[in-house]
Amino acid sequence: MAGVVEELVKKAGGCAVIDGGFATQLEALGADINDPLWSAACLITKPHLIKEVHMQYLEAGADVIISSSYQATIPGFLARGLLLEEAEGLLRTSVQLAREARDEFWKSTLRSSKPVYNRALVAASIGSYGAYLADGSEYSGSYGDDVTAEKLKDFHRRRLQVLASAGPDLIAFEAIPNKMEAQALVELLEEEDIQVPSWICFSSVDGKHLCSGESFGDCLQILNASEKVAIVGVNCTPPQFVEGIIRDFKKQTKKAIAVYPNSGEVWDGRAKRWLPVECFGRKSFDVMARRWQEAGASLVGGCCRTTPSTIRAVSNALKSRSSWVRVYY
Ligand code: MET
Ligand SMILES: [Zn+2]
Repeated sequence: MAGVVEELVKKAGGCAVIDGGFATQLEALGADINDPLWSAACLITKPHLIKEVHMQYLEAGADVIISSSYQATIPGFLARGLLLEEAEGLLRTSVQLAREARDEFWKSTLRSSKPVYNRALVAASIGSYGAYLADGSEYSGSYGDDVTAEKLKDFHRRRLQVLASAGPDLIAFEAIPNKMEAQALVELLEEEDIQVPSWICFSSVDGKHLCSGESFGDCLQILNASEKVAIVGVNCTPPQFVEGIIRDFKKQTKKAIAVYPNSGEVWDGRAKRWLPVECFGRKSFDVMARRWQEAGASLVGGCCRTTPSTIRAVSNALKSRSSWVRVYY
């Protein structure tokens, strides 16, 4: 594990807390994210809301906050009519907003008499090629025959360079749906000699494979071979699969494991609405978080449809067993 992560996990009592659904909370604060750029549209229109969401997750106990760049891409911004310099500037802004929130929050907690927080880390988010396409391939992993690893590297290259140079503590590749993209990212990290430690998290719809149907084991072998990858895991995956996935990963990697599942609700693309959780209530996220830690996760948080209250519950569940004071509201 990279030094900075190891230190944070230790300080957090064995399991650090990642924030929750970013786009979800942005929408809850009134942002319109029905946009090809999704939550990244707010980098143009409502940057103050982005900072507010980061603050809310920090207050809830997040030890790692993830920037608003998941669906922020240079071609996406250019298609919106922005210039290249403006597009790159917005990518840097996404990291800057998270750093500002972290620094301001940390300063304010230092002033309080009972320090109950860690100084959080900022992870620069990078979504998959499928997230940019916004055509459903984000959750199928099917990019078609004309997409090669080289094409994926070229798609990711400049954004990775710009985000890495903006001063994040980590790079977070999120919801990677297939093996070719995992391979492309590992090669790109080496080619560009990125010094910021990375995590690569996959998405899964069945708990046994990536969204593409490929095996976790084959992908983990690729990630295991790279020193640039500090953390591996899954995100935006139904929570009921996570414990099994951690146990499976544990057998196949020595890297730290991060899990930040969605709420278990399912997005109905045609009806454009979330279908309710079938087999468990949202309340149990904190109970599950303990089991995920016991199964071997070093970082636990939430993805789509989880909120600051989910993360507060997770933080209290994980930290109450160490010497932590609970965060009350
Ligand atoms: C589709 S997964 C989205 C991940 C992103 N960090 C978010 O929470 O909005
Ligand atoms: Zn998600």
